[in-house]
Amino acid sequence: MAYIPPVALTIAGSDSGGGAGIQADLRTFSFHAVHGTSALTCITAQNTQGVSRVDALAPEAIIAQIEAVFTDMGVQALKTGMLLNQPIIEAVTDYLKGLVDVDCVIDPVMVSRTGAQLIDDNAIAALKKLIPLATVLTPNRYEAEILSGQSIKTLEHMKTAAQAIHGLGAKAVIVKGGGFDNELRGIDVWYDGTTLTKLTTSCIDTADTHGTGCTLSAAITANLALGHTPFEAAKRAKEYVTQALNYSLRIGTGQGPVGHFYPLLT
Ligand SMILES: Nc1ncnc2c1ncn2[C@@H]1O[C@H](COP(=O)(O)OP(=O)(O)O)[C@@H](O)[C@H]1O
Ligand SMILES: Cc1ncc(COP(=O)(O)OP(=O)(O)O)c(N)n1
Repeated sequence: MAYIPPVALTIAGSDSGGGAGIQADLRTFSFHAVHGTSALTCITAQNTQGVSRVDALAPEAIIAQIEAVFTDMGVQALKTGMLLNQPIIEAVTDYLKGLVDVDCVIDPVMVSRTGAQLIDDNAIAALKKLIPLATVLTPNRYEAEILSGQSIKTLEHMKTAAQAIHGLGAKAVIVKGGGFDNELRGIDVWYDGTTLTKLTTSCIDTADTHGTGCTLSAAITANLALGHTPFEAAKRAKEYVTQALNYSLRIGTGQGPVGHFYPLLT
């Protein structure tokens, strides 16, 4: 019997170490039984310790990949990850503006947990023009500081930052708390213009957190493709990343990746 699966697209970079980027996104889509498609933006030489080199693809090559997917398949939801530079961000923004009925999760990837800068300095202004297309925008603590122009040290700061960033035009914003080293680690703040609330799961005591941000945004995308509302998709994604962190993988000498297929890891 022919099965028609939901389809999701990730527009993101490659992580040679397999923990973040397009590799994490496609594993997350697969876990949710969503067919994963991809448009590669750049190639990072990366492992659990950091990023040693980045090579960008030409904007035309990226748009060709997106177009190949959209002209042939019905895509219910997409996410953007590492977009790297201004020409890539502008080309992707122009393409996404023309889409109808596709939920867009924008992960404004700028800095990795290992401290690697993942976007050119002059690309941040361009990224702000992509934000109004977001069904859900998922900045981490440091990205939220850049986008809101305020320092974030407390839960109250996370809330005011989420409200300020919502003003940039996203339908909903999640300020993620994984970058804290206190009880806020693992608490996220959701704001959609009406509801301001915490997304709380248990805090997992592990250093192997590589790829959590990519995994969360990909899981939101998969759940949107499955037909859930943005808030329900965010809650389910938060549960998923927490389980994957619970079974994170001790690989490499730095921060290992999360266990995307945790039910198999017993
Ligand atoms: N130690 C942890 N325990 C529970 N949840 C965590 C932990 N670290 C990160 N998370 C969750 O992982 C997701 C990604 O957040 P974060 O790590 O801040 O993003 P990024 O990888 O983009 O820096 C968020 O839902 C966050 O709450
Ligand atoms: C290719 C690539 N894309 C995105 C990231 C950032 O990943 P993230 O999930 O935010 O996790 P950390 O890198 O902070 O662990 C990346 N590193 N590489």
